[in-house]
Amino acid sequence: MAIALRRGATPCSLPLRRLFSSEPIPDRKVAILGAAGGIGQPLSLLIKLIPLVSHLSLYDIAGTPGVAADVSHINSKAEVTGYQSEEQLGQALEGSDLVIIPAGVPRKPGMTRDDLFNINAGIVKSLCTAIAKYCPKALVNIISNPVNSTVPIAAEVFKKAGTYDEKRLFGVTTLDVIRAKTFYAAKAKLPVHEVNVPVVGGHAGITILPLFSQATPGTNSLSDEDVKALTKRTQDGGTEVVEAKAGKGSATLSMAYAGAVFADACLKGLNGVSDIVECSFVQSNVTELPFFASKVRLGKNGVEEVLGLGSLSEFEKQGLESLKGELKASIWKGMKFAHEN
Ligand SMILES: NC(=O)c1ccc[n+]([C@@H]2O[C@H](COP(=O)([O-])OP(=O)(O)OC[C@H]3O[C@@H](n4cnc5c(N)ncnc54)[C@H](O)[C@@H]3O)[C@@H](O)[C@H]2O)c1
Ligand SMILES: O=C(O)C[C@H](O)C(=O)O
Repeated sequence: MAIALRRGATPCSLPLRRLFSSEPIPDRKVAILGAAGGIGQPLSLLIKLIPLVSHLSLYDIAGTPGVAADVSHINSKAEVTGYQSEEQLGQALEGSDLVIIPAGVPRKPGMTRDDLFNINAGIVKSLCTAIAKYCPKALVNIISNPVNSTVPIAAEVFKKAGTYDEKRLFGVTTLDVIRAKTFYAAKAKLPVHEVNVPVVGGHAGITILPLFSQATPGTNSLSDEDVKALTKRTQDGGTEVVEAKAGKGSATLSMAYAGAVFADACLKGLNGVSDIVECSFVQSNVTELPFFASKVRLGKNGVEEVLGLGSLSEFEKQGLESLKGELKASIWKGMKFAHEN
């Protein structure tokens, strides 16, 4: 069984290509930490459907056995194992090629992502400490908010443990790209599956900077006001869902889809498929900030190349300057936490 995650990038395209190559498809273990949560459950389902995954390891502090039993009945390739207690975390992680972290509390109406810092910073720190011990070579995809701080926390934890490799650590910003594509396609009346929009910066409010001037296919049908409105809607997309859920959490289904798209891209890169490019929040020299989201070429070691910003409109140049202060503060807050705790 195959799931089409994106046009032109169906997971079944790789096995077909491999049919004509002498190289076998490698076994890949993917671990999901926070697997029984609002994101974790649909993400576990979608990752189970990716034919590149041979072992799906599900970990949560509560509710894992039910999710693991349920997902394991799906007749796709990946073997499923579930782990619940902290003593089993090592087993959950050992041998993982890719670890995805959606563990942590979500927002309620009126909260910012930074309001989650006090709880989620400690969760990410302890999970990354275990990753450094049990699967230091794994690619790590961080979903837990505030991503602008949790990724720097992870980097500092790995540095302290002596396992840091900047090529292997990713903040998942794919949902911003997915939203930008959806909103742009609707406004410009373009087929959504043909649309691409890079989103750079970070993953909170004005730090999310969609580059509609680089959207493909291009269009002449959008006014400056339209672009401003599309930018604002993309930046506020998470809040739109939080408010619609009215106290029952934040985006889970669209996030699970985004997480699966990004995980699939990481696995393809690991397997040596060429020209896999996604936006992600990574260690970066693109600006003066130590972490920044931009297009990244994925390869056998994770990040193969962090791509530059390309040419920006005046509006985007202003957006870039405006986001730097907040993004810098969030990055430093994460680093400071990791040093002091
Ligand atoms: N990066 C993004 O674009 C994006 C999008 C949506 C949500 N998020 C973030 O993802 C996180 C999770 O959201 P959700 O809606 O799934 O929340 P949720 O509360 O439904 O699920 C979180 C899960 O994490 C588990 N958990 C808590 N501490 C843990 C630990 N130490 N080890 C393992 N598991 C642990 C909980 O038991 C729970 O099952 C939130 O921080 C949210 O803000 C990020
Ligand atoms: O908005 C949130 O709190 C969750 C997530 O970051 C999102 O963008 O949907």
